[in-house]
Amino acid sequence: MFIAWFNGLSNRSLVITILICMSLIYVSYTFNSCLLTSINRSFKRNASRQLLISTNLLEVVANVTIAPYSNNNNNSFINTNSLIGVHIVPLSSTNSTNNSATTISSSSSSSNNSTSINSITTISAHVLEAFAKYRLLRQPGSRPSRHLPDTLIIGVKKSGTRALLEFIRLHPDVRAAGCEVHFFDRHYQRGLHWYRHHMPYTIEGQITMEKTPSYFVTKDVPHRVHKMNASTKLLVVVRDPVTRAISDYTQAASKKSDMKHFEELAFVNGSYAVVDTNWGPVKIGVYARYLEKWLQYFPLSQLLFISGERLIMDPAYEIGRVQDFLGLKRVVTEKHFYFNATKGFPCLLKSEARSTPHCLGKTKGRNHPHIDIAAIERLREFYRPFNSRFYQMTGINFAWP
Ligand SMILES: Nc1ncnc2c1ncn2[C@@H]1O[C@H](COP(=O)(O)OS(=O)(=O)O)[C@@H](OP(=O)(O)O)[C@H]1O
Repeated sequence: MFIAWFNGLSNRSLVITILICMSLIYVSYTFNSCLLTSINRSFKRNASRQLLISTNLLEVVANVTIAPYSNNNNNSFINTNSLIGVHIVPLSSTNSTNNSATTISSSSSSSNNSTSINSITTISAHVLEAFAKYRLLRQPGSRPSRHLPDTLIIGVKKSGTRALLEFIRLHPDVRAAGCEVHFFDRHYQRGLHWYRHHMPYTIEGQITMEKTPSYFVTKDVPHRVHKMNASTKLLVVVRDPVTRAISDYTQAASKKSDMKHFEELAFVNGSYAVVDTNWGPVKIGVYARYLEKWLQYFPLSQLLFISGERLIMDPAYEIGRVQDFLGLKRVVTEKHFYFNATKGFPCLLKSEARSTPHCLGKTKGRNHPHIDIAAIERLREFYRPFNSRFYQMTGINFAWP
């Protein structure tokens, strides 16, 4: 019986001991796992906080560029409090932070109300570019705005004015109105405010340009341009007046199917004896006559004459002269051009609008109709004295036949 009692007692103790042990194990496990979870959470929180700070920093730097580097405490730390309320303005659609270019290391000691970053933050080249752009745009006077032109391509019609404009606007410091505005000859009554509205946006240091070839031959234009700005620089492309007249005629004929022949229009009474100086394509070629009017308002030094022939043969040379005249660095060079044998004209490797090689449109470089050689000779004879006068006035011998 004693043995039986003893057996029963030891069994009970054993059970109790086991139960106590199990309880202890359970309590210890629970405690440890809580401890582990807590440590883990705390670790994670710290890590994500760190990450959050770096991300915010990048976003703010990328978008606002206030450059919140605070050296107030002679420590290199970033005070995120100073960023609260900053309006984030996106500068660019892509905010990629790849292509790391520069590393900003901000190690540091922290201080009150400031978050110290003990990490290395990497900023991309793109972000730095946005920085520079923003700073530029924020500089007083550097906000893009429209200005009246400083330079005009005033003519001459059908001499290569479009080519000149397209070539010179490759320069980053030149901005031009895309189409002919015709302010001084057709829309003058609308006022300068209207004119300025047709100009492109520019920033400080950029030249505003416009080309309307009819300005050269319109009576009131020299006076009006002078009234707007007596320092306006004037570019004049000129071409052998005979080929210019044929080009002018070709353009008109392309719009009118029943146009008379060139020879019928250029001469009076069907013979080549009398040149019809009232016919527009002939009249415009008497350059000396129109130049006289311009020189009543502007000194010769404010005009630059560009050879339409050389603009085709050697565009880089003529564009070099134009850049010098406008006080621009020679940025547009022969590297920008190639000769397109099919078109028979120089074309652009790339431009502001397109990054692939391209030529001027179909209306530039048209095939001219055959003109009787006797008519051409007679016109050459007619222009010769006027050309000589023009060479004298400009001091340039254009060597037209
Ligand atoms: N690179 C290049 N490509 C094409 N055409 C060129 C070029 N350079 C000068 N030219 C000559 O420009 C002539 C047209 O002159 P404009 O642009 O002044 O014409 S317009 O007055 O604006 O209508 C145009 O006249 P046509 O040949 O009669 O069409 C061309 O001879």
